[in-house]
Amino acid sequence: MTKSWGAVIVAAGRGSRMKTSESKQFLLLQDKPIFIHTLEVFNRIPMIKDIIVVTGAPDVRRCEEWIKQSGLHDQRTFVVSGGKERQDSVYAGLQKLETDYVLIHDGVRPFVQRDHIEACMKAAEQFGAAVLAVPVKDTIKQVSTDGIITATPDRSSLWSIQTPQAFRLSDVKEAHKLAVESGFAGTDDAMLVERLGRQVKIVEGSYTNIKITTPEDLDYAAFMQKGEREQ
Ligand SMILES: Nc1ccn([C@@H]2O[C@H](COP(=O)(O)OP(=O)(O)OP(=O)(O)O)[C@@H](O)[C@H]2O)c(=O)n1
Ligand SMILES: C[C@](O)(CO)[C@H](O)COP(=O)(O)O
Repeated sequence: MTKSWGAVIVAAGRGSRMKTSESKQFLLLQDKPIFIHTLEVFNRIPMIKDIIVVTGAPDVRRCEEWIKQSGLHDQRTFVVSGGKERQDSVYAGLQKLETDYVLIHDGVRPFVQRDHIEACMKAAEQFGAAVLAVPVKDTIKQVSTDGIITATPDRSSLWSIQTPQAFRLSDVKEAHKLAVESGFAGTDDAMLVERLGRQVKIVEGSYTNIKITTPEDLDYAAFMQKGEREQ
């Protein structure tokens, strides 16, 4: 039987590292807010039945308006309000879904590729959970608080983790509930599922799937967007 899929796109952050007055997910890239570019990629995948966009409570109306203007307004896209931390926003989005599986994605990763999302979906159906990632290219050091190197982990086993992250909905909801109950804060959703003792499969993605975080990422994003337009 075919499994049903939903997606949670989180776009409720403040973007403090971007240092702009507008929240970074709403900054324009080629006349469209960044989160709309992200949403467009997910919208091209018919297997995804429901898409939940999570944003700050004061931004719900304008997000709905942008979605309408972009022609993405259909029966499967809903906007809900998020929470203080990314984890709270994901949790809020998960409550709105009733599908078998879910993809969780950062609204500020607009360059994710459709084939990589689909590869994650396939791996999650096989392994229960899967995340997009790339092998680290730099040598990574562990450093003490006074700036002295304390260890050099073996690079061959290190991956830089991205989104989407795909899970059985029941597993990730259980993992988030447990995190809330135990006051655990993770930096991604896989961490919470790992705490349940479940295995999470790595799916190799692309270095271009950047999370737009700091001002230089915006220059790179504009460059990438121009390249896509000219293709
Ligand atoms: N309370 C929050 C915090 C973050 N996010 C979302 O999680 C994604 C990744 O987070 P990050 O890049 O850290 O975004 P911000 O928290 O906005 O950035 P900063 O840490 O620089 O303030 C973004 O799409 C962001 O909108 C969210 O939905 N709710
Ligand atoms: C989930 C994530 O995008 C995986 O790389 C990342 O951990 C989010 O981190 P941030 O603390 O919100 O920047």
